[in-house]
Amino acid sequence: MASPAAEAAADATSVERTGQKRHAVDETPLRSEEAPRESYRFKTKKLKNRRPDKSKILTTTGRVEEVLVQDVKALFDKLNLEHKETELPELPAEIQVSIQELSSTGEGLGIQVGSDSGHIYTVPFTVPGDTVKARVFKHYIGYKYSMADFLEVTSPSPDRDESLVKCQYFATCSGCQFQMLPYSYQLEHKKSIVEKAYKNFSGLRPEMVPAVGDTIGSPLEYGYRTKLTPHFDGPPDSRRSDGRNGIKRSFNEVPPIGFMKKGTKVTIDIEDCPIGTDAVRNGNKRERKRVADKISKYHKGATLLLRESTERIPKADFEVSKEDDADAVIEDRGDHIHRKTCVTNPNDKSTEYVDDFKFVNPAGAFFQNNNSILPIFTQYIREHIFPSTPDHGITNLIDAYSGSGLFTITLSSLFESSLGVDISASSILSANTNATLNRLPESSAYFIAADAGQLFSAIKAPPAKTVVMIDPPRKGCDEAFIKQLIEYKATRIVYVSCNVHTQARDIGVLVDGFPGVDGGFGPGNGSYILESLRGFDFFPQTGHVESVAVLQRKRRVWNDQK
Ligand SMILES: C[S@@+](CC[C@H](N)C(=O)[O-])C[C@H]1O[C@@H](n2cnc3c(N)ncnc32)[C@H](O)[C@@H]1O
Repeated sequence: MASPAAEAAADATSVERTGQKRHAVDETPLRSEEAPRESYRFKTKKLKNRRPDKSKILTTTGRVEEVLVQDVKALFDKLNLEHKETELPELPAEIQVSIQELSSTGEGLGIQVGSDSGHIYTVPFTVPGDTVKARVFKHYIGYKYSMADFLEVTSPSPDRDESLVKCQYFATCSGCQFQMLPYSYQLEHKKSIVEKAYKNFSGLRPEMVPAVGDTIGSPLEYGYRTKLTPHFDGPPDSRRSDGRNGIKRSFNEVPPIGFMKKGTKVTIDIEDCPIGTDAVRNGNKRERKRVADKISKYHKGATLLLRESTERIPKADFEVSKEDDADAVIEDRGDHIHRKTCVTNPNDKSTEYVDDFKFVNPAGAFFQNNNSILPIFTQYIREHIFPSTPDHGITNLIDAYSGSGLFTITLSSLFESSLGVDISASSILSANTNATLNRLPESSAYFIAADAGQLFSAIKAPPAKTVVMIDPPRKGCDEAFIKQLIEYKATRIVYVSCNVHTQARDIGVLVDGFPGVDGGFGPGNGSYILESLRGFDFFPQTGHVESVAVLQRKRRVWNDQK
């Protein structure tokens, strides 16, 4: 789920207005029911480098505040606004906002009705075309925008459809942003996120970026999340009394167990979350009851794990046992049954099927969270892993950032040899188990625990016959990795990302080049062409998009792939 800690922006020049008095520092008074907001500070210097500074190579961080500032600037230019900071309302202020755009961070961006301040307001849970009442809580005068809480819709956009909302906590909980939007609208918006990411963060000339493909949707728009992690905070004062001073605080009542209230660090009680799978939702009920029954034993806050696990049983062998766990969800899958349960101990195993591939991992370990889209997603990768020319000669796969082997294993049959690499030794342990479960001998799928940045010096596979898959964490690749990847000269690269902004940054370097390597840095000087780009919606109802970029090494120039 999107962390509310990443939901907002700030800068060192932010100014609070209380009457005519200005403060050079953030002195937002706490709202009575809330803990302090996140410290939204970030380095002004970085923001001033709006175009990636290629002398530093990878400057974009991909954080929400960086992304938001670009969207605000674009809207400011589009509306041809003239900024008048003297016209800004005193805080806190309830104002009417006319929403103009949806930002890549999921908030609506709008202007105050009846004001000519030329200032932009970010309001969550809104749609372009809405007019809403919002409470402004923070000005970022230097960036010409302010943040506001959503209060109510005054006049709805024709695109808003409240009948689509399936969760009673929507517009309070920080998890989902788009339940009021038709799914086709969400997918279109996610395509625009990919487009804007490459415009704002790749540094590439527009002609170097192919038309972004339509976003591939999730077969399940609700009930798709195979993992949720609700939490509860400790008893009042528990932070100051961790037991070391002999005082153990206890709960007087069951605390709220759930997710953060949007824009705050306050946990709200969430009885049920409809984006979870049925097994996960059953697990949530059971865990909430377990915590409530044993609340006297807790002295601190905790995070609960809810991870779906699937048992595949041939239909002929399946018989509902009288003692069967009432929480189990039974799905008819043709010649077999899927019996789905919820695992709550992070060290217990959870099993997942992607088509007929089987993956067994510790329940607390990373695995993609939307099983329904994985067959489509892995098929797309299979269809794009090779160039369209039949004589490509590619026989080897390197799956950097392999985790427990999702791509190595689902692609392995296409290659003579596949190598998965991950920095986490426990993921590699699982990857080896998964290779065995899928009957892949070491000669066809091999895994090593290593830092991807150190990988290529040890690789023997001939680069002209090798495709490299990349699926790094949100922060993207680091410079050591990108430099080595370029020097290695793999013939093709498929880059999967859960943060399209850092992906755009990294691909900008693969296409425009790395200073001092090969043809050096300059527009189009790099050794790769960005062949295709497309978003996948792993997280319907939220502002997130996963993207897949495919790069092909240029045939010309280096003459070095022998
Ligand atoms: C987004 S996950 C992708 C995992 C896998 N591709 C999947 O889909 O299940 C990113 C993975 O990168 C790994 N990782 C992070 N930093 C790394 C590094 N420097 N070198 C190698 N792997 C790294 C993490 O352990 C994690 O498994």
